Amino acid sequence: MRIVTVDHLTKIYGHRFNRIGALNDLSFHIDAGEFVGIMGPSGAGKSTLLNIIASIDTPTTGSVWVGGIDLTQLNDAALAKYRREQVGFIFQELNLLSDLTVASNITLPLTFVPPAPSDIEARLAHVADLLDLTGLLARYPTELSLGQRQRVAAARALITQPALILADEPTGSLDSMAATELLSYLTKLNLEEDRTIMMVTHDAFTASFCNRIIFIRDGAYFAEVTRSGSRQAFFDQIIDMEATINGGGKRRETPRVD
Ligand SMILES: Nc1ncnc2c1ncn2[C@@H]1O[C@H](COP(=O)(O)OP(=O)(O)OP(=O)(O)O)[C@@H](O)[C@H]1O
Repeated sequence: MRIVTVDHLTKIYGHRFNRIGALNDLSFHIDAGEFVGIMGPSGAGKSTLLNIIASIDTPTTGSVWVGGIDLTQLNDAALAKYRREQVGFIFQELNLLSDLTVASNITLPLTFVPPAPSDIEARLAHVADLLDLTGLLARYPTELSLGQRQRVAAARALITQPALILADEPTGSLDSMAATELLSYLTKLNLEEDRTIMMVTHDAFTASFCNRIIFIRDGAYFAEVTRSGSRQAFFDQIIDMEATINGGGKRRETPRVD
């Protein structure tokens, strides 16, 4: 089942004499259950794309369908409902509220969904268990490590049981151990909870946890690679494609992913 369709998407910022083309006739789709990475050089349009799918930004032309809904046709109220119920966001800016406990931070999105679901406690227990946060629920964000805070942000993104999770550089500020841990949890969400994940990343190691990578350059579709064997082999494919997209030659040596 198709969950995201990006159809001839174009985004131009600025005015007549200062036009910046961020997306240029970009089309692709994502099926339910995929874990897709979006990669490309700096300025390629990755964040613009994610922001449009998140409905934080709007395209100049083209359309985005999520779960059978054309976002470009929704009014403000419908878009707000879409953001609350259909998508979960894991962005680098965590936006955890320091005055609330971990438990309250995680369940906060449910207070915006009237009527509040009757199974809040069960949902909380489930996502806390999934992300290994059960022992931390009574703490406050300042009492956690960055990796733990990032997992709280992931739990908050999941509590509304969204069909689609959007992640923008979710491991960007983490050290490699915490990054690997978070990526393992995202993989678990994808495989065991059947969540569709779309993740923007610069980092080939992070991307190697996905099952498909779409590369964009200058706002347009460039190529994609799909995982078929080991994560190491997929990582090698990603590094090769990065070399190609950056116009360079082949890599000289293969770093290990583990
Ligand atoms: N609000 C804006 N106003 C004008 N130009 C913008 C705006 N947002 C992004 N751009 C431009 O659009 C292009 C795409 O930006 P975007 O942030 O989507 O790229 P990116 O691939 O996410 O880059 P990076 O990897 O460096 O984060 C860039 O040239 C950028 O300068």
